[in-house]
Amino acid sequence: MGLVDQLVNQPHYTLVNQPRENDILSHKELFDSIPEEYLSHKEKYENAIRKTVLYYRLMQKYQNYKEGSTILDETRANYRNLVSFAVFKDYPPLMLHNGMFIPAIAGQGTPEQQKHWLKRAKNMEILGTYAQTELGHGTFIRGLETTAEYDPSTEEFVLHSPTLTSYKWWPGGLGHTVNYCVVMAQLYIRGRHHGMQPFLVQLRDEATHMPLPGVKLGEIGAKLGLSTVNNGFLAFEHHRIPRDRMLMKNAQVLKDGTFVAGPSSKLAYGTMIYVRVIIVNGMANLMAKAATIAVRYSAVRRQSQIKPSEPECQILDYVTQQHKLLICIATSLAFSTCARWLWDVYTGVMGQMESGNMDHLPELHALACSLKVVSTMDVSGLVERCRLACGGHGFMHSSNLPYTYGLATAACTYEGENTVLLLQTARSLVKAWQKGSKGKPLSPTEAYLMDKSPVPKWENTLDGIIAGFRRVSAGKVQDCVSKIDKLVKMGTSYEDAWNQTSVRLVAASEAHSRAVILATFRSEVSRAAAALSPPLSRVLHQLVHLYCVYWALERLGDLLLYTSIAERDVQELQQQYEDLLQKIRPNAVGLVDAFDLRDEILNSTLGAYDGRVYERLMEEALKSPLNAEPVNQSFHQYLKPFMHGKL
Ligand SMILES: CC/C=C\C/C=C\C/C=C\CCCC(=O)SCCNC(=O)CCNC(=O)[C@H](O)C(C)(C)COP(=O)(O)OP(=O)(O)OC[C@H]1O[C@@H](n2cnc3c(N)ncnc32)[C@H](O)[C@@H]1OP(=O)(O)O
Ligand SMILES: Cc1cc2nc3c(=O)[nH]c(=O)nc-3n(C[C@H](O)[C@H](O)[C@H](O)COP(=O)(O)OP(=O)(O)OC[C@H]3O[C@@H](n4cnc5c(N)ncnc54)[C@H](O)[C@@H]3O)c2cc1C
Repeated sequence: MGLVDQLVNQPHYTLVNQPRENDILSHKELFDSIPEEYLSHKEKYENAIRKTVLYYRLMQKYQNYKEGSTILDETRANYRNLVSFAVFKDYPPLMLHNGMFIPAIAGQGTPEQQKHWLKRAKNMEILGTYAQTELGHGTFIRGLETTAEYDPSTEEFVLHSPTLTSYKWWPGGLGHTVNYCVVMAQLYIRGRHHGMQPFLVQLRDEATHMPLPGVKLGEIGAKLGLSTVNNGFLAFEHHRIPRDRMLMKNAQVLKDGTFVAGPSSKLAYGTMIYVRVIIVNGMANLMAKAATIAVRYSAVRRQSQIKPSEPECQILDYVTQQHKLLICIATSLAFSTCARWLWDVYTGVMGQMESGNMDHLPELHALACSLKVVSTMDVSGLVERCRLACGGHGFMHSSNLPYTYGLATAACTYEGENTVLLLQTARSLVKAWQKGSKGKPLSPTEAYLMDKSPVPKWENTLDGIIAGFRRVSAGKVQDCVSKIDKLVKMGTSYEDAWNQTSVRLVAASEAHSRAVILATFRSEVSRAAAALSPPLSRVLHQLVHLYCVYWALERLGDLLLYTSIAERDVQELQQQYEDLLQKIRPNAVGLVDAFDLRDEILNSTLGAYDGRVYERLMEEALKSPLNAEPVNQSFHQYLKPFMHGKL
């Protein structure tokens, strides 16, 4: 869905809070009578499953979400994720079924495997997840210990978990929900290792749901958030599966045990790239949700006076509040724009790879890593900022900001821990630098690294800021390369030199990501704005401007080091920023309304369209089970004897 749709006219929804007949959200049975935070761990899970079943049936009905629909359709996935916010405050137990199980089969399976398994998975006759991480290894997947040994005599793979640390640990839905999963395991044939490969494994009996013999399963326990995702553990005891259960689109094992390597061993990592790309859009959605809640609340909430003679003002009129929140609106738009752009890059590269051209895979990998990191890092920080901006009421679960923070911060770790992914992008940048220094051409998003022109005079314009960020990134990459070279010349191994430079490498990688995001946001909005009314186009440009100036001010130290920015420019930038806050303030509520998130999706006492914040807070408070009786039994059992000195 494009930026224009995001802002003015999403086809899936009527405008804010006008419920439709025959709308999935008109099904009241999808909603909780007791807020889920009051349920026990077990009740939360059981309730989530009850809603899941209903929810997916309704999705099939309203979206024709069945065989024939494509899971890799970004718009459809976006719609599903948004609607699911109304039903699940945390993510649903089948999140991984759609998010990774189906994409793994689609990306790793042969046409025959896809025909058979995708049909069953999309019809939800089987439910699955993606089991890669183990108790002992998440990041370093070459260190995974689960083995899949091929037995040519029976044409089977024998899956085995040799140690405690080899237990699969974390997969969503694995605990008690799914009956199949894609397992990433080390392939061995006649004692020879052939790398990590994907296997489609049945875990539970399709009729009784009992774990199959040789399969140990359970749930990993309570977590900071995502409490209904049912993350689980899994171990195999010499569990046999037929040969055709290895997903063999890339590498293959023939009946006689011959291993046929794929075009690149990294193709087995393909599902991770897909999810990293999708996450950027997911973060834009979470940001839109938190910004809507906090901005609407800030328009309702009145606290203190700006001038003693005046009534208490809307807290949104405090410039400090605008500073906290307007960047959140801009950030959601920046990431939805970049997500759309990244999706186009992704589908383009996938298309090229179908015809055997792998040239752009490294650039896609570097981009997916860096955008996943910056979107999750910024959004988790800004969601927390929205929560704090709502004062005490933001601390309530009923505001839905704590849950939203849990969803955002989890993404800093899953699908590749953020530091680790920044180091992947850094690896690409250092290689690009070395390549460019030898006069070789670079990929489009890294080509600016080789700009050897003298540092130009600083300009306080969008072009100037974007050029400045590129200078920062190039300068930091150059520093890293110099430090590594120096250490290596002194006799340090390349790997140790890399580790000793890694704080700088992470910073260089982040700077590069920021340069890409600023440039993409700016150019994509300019492109889209041509089709918009002048007032809408003006507001959008103000948001782009705000975003660029905000990040310039956040990264002043870097700009001072690597560009010609001077004190006077900084003062002017600060003034530009404050002027933009003032200009955008009157449109703040309109802008979050344009995210078009219905009340059910916001699921928040503070963010509802009608602004009845206090009434909703009281209504929700009264749902607390403690309010069901005027005197709790603990008074008689403990407090009374305690106060009378009898306890
Ligand atoms: C908001 C949410 C919305 C939607 C999401 C929906 C559902 C999902 C939600 C949550 C589920 C979360 C599920 C998970 O977490 S699944 C587990 C994910 N695990 C990871 O991401 C592990 C992270 N680790 C790695 O990716 C790798 O191990 C590594 C860090 C990249 C290192 O691998 P290694 O084999 O050791 O590689 P290197 O030696 O460092 O590099 C070798 C070479 O390969 C290149 N490379 C690495 N990865 C890829 C890739 N994916 N594709 C292409 N190329 C890759 C790397 O750049 C290097 O290249 P050189 O040319 O430099 O040699
Ligand atoms: C909510 C949630 C859901 C998840 N769902 C799934 C799922 O469905 N399926 C699945 O398979 N997995 C899943 N995971 C696992 C997830 O992918 C891993 O947790 C993640 O990849 C990080 O790995 P780790 O936990 O081993 O962290 P570690 O790698 O142990 O990281 C710990 C610290 O070590 C640092 N570190 C590690 N390696 C390096 C390095 N090379 N250089 C510098 N620093 C390093 C990290 O930066 C970090 O600070 C999930 C995790 C979470 C939190």
